[in-house]
Amino acid sequence: MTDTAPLFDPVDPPDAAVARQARERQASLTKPAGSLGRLETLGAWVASCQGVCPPRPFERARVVVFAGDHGVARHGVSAYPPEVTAQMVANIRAGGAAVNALAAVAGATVRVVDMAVDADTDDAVSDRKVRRSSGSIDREDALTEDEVRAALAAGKAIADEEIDGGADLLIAGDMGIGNTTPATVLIAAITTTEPVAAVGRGTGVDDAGWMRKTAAVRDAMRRARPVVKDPVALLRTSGGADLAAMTGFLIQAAVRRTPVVLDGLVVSAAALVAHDLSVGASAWWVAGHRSTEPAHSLALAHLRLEPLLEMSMRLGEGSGAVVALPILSGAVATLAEMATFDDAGVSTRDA
Ligand SMILES: Cc1cc2ncn([C@H]3O[C@H](COP(=O)(O)O)[C@@H](O)[C@H]3O)c2cc1C
Ligand SMILES: O=C(O)c1cccnc1
Repeated sequence: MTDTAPLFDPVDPPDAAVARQARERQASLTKPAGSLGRLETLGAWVASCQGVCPPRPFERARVVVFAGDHGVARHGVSAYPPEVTAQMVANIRAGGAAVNALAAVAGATVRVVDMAVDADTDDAVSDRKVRRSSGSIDREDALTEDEVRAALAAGKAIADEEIDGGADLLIAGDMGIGNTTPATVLIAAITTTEPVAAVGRGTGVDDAGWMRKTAAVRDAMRRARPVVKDPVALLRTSGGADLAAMTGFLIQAAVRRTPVVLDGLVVSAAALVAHDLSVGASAWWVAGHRSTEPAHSLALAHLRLEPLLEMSMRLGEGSGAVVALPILSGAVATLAEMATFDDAGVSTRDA
């Protein structure tokens, strides 16, 4: 096994006593018991993450889009050419992507971190530059072990920066042409699933593209199988700098007691690896939505997470998580702001 002990501190669970307090408070609010359904569980979860009941409204929900280039994208596994990654990074920075429009509605702000280049803006930290493009995982390793460690550390540092900057809810997003291929490999390898049952259409590959992609996933899984129990080695053979950075980001959010809304296939692949690397981290995550990608459902089942939404989305960028964010804000608002039966002078139920 690769030694990862020094990289991340241990994760504590959300505060169970506060969760209990939240459930008691739910029972005192002016509504039939249990009538807000999952909003009640979600509100209690946020309170237990914040360690306070009533919970506070989110003041700085932050989306960090991790961008990276994937060598396998040169081999016909995507419907779009690899240069779209850098073009979309510029588009997200300019505010023109789906995630920008959706984040504005949800009251979140968006940062994009390109793992492949020295960023030209406020993320211009040269140690974030891990690698221009990952290796083509069907025939070579995605990264070296040092690059995996550098990317994990970069994701960790980005989570720290965001939380130190006041972020009280984090969302990871992805941008990288070809990235549904490594994401599918990671999930299928960890859940021991046949490629045909895991591979989806990504950006919309045609039947011939799906067959090329499935063959690439099969070949990559053959290379991944011997290291499936070793998360760092698995990111080396089958990941990418963006996926490894997301993994570090998701773990560090949990270490820093900050709730996370997971997005679709790509972020959930990183979450599966993070789950193997850090005991208890998944208690700090909620699943925003179920993407149409079959491997996403495999990942959610493995993590035992029930998504908040099914909108037939298959975009990435953090978009599905951002669409789910107002549900979480609603869970907080009802728990924090509703009157109690006593305060409002409303009669409680008959015995
Ligand atoms: C214009 C455009 C915007 C996107 N935003 C997210 N993705 C998503 O699609 C890509 C993954 O699918 P595949 O593995 O099939 O390439 C990633 O870039 C992902 O972020 C996009 C893709 C495109 C083309
Ligand atoms: O579910 C996702 O994250 C996804 C699906 C298709 C393309 N990119 C991302």
